[in-house]
Amino acid sequence: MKIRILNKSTNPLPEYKTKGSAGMDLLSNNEAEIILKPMERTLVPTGLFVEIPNGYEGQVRARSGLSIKNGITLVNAVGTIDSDYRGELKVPVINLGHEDFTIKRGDRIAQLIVTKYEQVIWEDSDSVDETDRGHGGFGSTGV
Ligand SMILES: O=c1ccn([C@H]2C[C@H](O)[C@@H](COP(=O)(O)OP(=O)(O)OP(=O)(O)O)O2)c(=O)[nH]1
Ligand SMILES: [Mg+2]
Repeated sequence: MKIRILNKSTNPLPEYKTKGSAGMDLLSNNEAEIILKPMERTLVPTGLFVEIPNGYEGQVRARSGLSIKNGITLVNAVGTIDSDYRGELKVPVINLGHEDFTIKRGDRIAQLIVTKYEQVIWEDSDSVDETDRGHGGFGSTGV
């Protein structure tokens, strides 16, 4: 998969850290330090441009360590990177913690998962088939 990296010296090729890792860490590429106050949000640049193959998507997800230690998570919950997107990968982060959080170039701010997906073809219909669950949802099976 093709990738263009703006700052290879501080932000090398994203890598799977272990044999079984699903995600590769995304490093921030902001020139100036970002200080994110509690409940503030910002768009963190990564300096990465990718060519995701047809039939695959990128998912930008939070890092669990940052979320629990610092309250840093993604404003959009999970970012969707379309295979035809050619802009810079960016990470919309929010500080849900109680302390200021500093983001410096090269910090591991989120992770990228590249995975397969299917596009569906709609069949416009007056009804949908019946199942045991039917309309039950939102806790219908108990707590
Ligand atoms: O966390 C994210 C989410 C999205 N994107 C880029 C890649 C994606 O392909 C594009 C559009 O994302 P999305 O469809 O989620 O945003 P939108 O608000 O619907 O924008 P658009 O109208 O451009 O589709 O923005 C990122 O860089 N980071
Ligand atoms: Mg969109």
